[in-house]
This record gives sequence, structure tokens and C-alpha cells, in this order.
Amino acid sequence: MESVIIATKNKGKAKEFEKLFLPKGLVVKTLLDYAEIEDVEETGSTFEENAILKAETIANNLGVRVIADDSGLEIDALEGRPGVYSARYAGSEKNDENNIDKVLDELQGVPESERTARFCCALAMAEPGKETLTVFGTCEGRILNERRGTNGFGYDPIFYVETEGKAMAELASDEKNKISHRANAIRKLDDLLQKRGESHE
Ligand SMILES: O=P(O)(O)OP(=O)(O)OP(=O)(O)OC[C@H]1O[C@@H](n2cnc3c(O)ncnc32)[C@H](O)[C@@H]1O
Ligand SMILES: [Mg+2]
Repeated sequence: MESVIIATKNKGKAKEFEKLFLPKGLVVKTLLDYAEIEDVEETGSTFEENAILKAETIANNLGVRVIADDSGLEIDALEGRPGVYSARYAGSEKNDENNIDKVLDELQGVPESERTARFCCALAMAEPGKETLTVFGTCEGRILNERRGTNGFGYDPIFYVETEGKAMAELASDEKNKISHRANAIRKLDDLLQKRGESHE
């Protein structure tokens, strides 16, 4: 089977990409398969900039086409935070549980109607000698007062999806993969490639 390289070390993302690309007949490889590759510093101020940084650095390093995902949670009552700092919101160690606690603390006393938020996902596809493509997907929701569900990763237990009537972490993976920011971004990438008469190979 053909393969696609995703420049991520996040196990939660890796699992989702595997399931999202399998129906396209593509096996996913991630940086978890290339332990020797060092982390790319995410110095950009937007999801797009960071996705491009990760994709181009790893594509040049490996000499092949690579897709990178930079994603996170934008909370309106926090002026868009944690945003590009989502992975390390509660400190320099990446810790999903501490990140959730920090968000819940900051939103204490904020009423339901003002707890609107969205997950964002920028994907960049880079290949040495070619123009880098970027796409952007979102998923609207609101922040719960406490955790619900154990599926998914990151902020999924406190992100309520109105259209599903469930927290993201209460959705089965195939349900999340229909409506997520990541799924929406992949659909846009597929459309862009199709318009250009290209494919993922
Ligand atoms: O950079 P890579 O290696 O891909 O892994 P990362 O975990 O550092 O990923 P990001 O820099 O894109 O940071 C995104 C953070 O946003 C959160 N996040 C992204 N997508 C999410 C999702 O689908 N569900 C819940 N949280 C998500 C999660 O906490 C991630 O750590
Ligand atoms: Mg990162």
C-alpha cells in the first residue's frame, strides 16, 4: 500500500490520521516511526505558520513529501487562548490533564452562552522543490464545566459538540473523524489536490 508521512509525534493525532487515510488506501507513517528526528520548534504566530514550519523542515530532512498538522483550541471568552499555545498551555511539559485544569479554572463562573470555542487544524503539505500547500479546518463547540468521556485526546473531554449532543471525548473515533477540525481540513486538502489533478501519492 502507498504511504503518507505525517510530521507529528502526537499519538492521538497519529491514530486519527491512520483511520482518516486508510479509506483512501494510504498507510500513515509518523515521526513516531523516525525516533532520530528532533522536534521542530514551533515559533510561528499562527497555526498555518507552524504547520508550514514542521512540514517543510521534515520534508527537507527526509527528501520526500510530508504533511504536518498544527492544531489547537480557540476559546472566545479567553480572547482565542490557548490557540497556538494549546500543547503547552499549563507549562513547558506537554500535559493534557493540566491544560484542561487550567482552562476550567480560567472559565470558572463564565456562563454557558459565553463558553463558545472552536478546534482549529492547519495542514501543510510540503515537498522539496515544490510549492507548499496549506488548508484550514475548524469544528465549533463550547467548553463544558467538567470532563465528559474518555475517548480522543487533548481537550476532547471538555469540548461539547452541539450537533452531536456529546462531548468530543464521548464520540467514537469514527464519529469524531466525520466532524472534527482535522477531518474538515483533510477534506479541503483532498479537494485542492483533486482540482490540481494530483493525489496523495
Ligand atoms: O506538533 P506535533 O508533534 O504534531 O504534536 P503536538 O501535540 O505538539 O501538536 P500541536 O503542536 O499541533 O498542538 C496541538 C495541541 O492542541 C490540542 N489538540 C489538537 N487537536 C486536538 C483534538 O482533535 N482534540 C483535542 N485536543 C486537540 C492538543 O492538546 C495538542 O497537544
Ligand atoms: Mg507541537
